[in-house]
Amino acid sequence: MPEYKHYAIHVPATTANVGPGFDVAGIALSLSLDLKVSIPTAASNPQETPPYALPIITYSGRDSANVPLSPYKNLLTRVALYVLRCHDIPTFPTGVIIHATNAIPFGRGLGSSGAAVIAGVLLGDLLGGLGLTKGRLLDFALMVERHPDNVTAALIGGFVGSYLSSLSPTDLAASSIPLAEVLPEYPADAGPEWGRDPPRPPRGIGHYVRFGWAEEVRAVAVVPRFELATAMARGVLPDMYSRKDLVFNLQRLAVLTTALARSPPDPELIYEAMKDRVHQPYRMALIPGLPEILASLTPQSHPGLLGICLSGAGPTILALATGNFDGIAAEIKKIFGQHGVEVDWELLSIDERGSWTEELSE
Ligand SMILES: Nc1ncnc2c1ncn2[C@@H]1O[C@H](COP(=O)(O)OP(=O)(O)O)[C@@H](O)[C@H]1O
Ligand SMILES: N[C@@H](CCOP(=O)(O)O)C(=O)O
Repeated sequence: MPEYKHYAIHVPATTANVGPGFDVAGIALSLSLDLKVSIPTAASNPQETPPYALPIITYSGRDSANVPLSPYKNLLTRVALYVLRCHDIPTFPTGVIIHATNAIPFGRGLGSSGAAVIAGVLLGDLLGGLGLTKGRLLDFALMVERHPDNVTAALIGGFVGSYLSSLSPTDLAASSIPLAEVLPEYPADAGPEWGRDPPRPPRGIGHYVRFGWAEEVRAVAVVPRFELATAMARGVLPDMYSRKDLVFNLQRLAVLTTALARSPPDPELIYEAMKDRVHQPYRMALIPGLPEILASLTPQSHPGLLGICLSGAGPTILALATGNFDGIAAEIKKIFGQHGVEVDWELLSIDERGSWTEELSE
């Protein structure tokens, strides 16, 4: 009978963009994806001992019914295997047991895939005993999820701004390798030799800074009961923008990053600074009720409201507020209802801690 060492990996949900900060700004929120990982001790079940056993994966919590549980199909373990193979470790240690408890709704704009990617990178780091730095963990995450806003905020915690480096032509080519080569679709009978030599991430792909946050600011997340895949919501965006629209967003983002740190926060300033012309206008057609919601809730109509935007690629609406949370959520729910969209809502706080791994005593 193997003896195990037990670990936990905690990763928060995130809201990306925060209005004008498309692919730049993200906030870690108080909903999480938590893994319990049990690894047989080398003494009780050395890796060499046959038969080799693939990880066993189970899930509980939100949206977990249809997650693939094969380690070659599941996003967490595929990312972990990518990290292991980049360190010349061809496969998972034998006999690992992983239980995921998920509170982050899938495909709603609250960073479930970003959280899964970070959890997978931390899982690879744990299983390989790699001791990767935060910067290197981020490199691996960015090879999988190419926009930095969700994964950086999930890893670091708090309100974060990030950019991708101007890489050398060689590194740029390495970091632009199609996702299918980074995370291949493993055949059902994939052995340790299959896909052994994946493309390694260049170093220093992503850089970030944490902004301040006024502690009285909370997040009302109104979550429609339908999924919108981020890939689809990115597909409707144009390749080119006018200088006017670009300047509109840059001006607002510059103000927003400091305005959200000031206590007491200034609702007039923040409300205008959370407007966007880069992604929200193009996503209106995918989210019934979005134009009315963005236009009709203001700090005057709903005292306590600071600003309102699409959370990530949507369809969740994010309202930052210091009070009147029920009133704000009720109004958004009412407008969604007029468009036949059912919703749930949650009052969330900023998660300052980000992601971490701990050893459990039992
Ligand atoms: N904990 C998880 N485990 C496995 N796969 C996950 C997990 N979380 C998210 N995913 C995958 O990511 C998809 C959602 O990604 P995406 O469309 O980017 O939406 P989101 O806005 O929630 O990140 C899910 O449908 C699922 O395939
Ligand atoms: N900047 C991205 C953010 C996507 O966030 P998600 O939580 O919807 O995955 C975008 O707007 O496409």
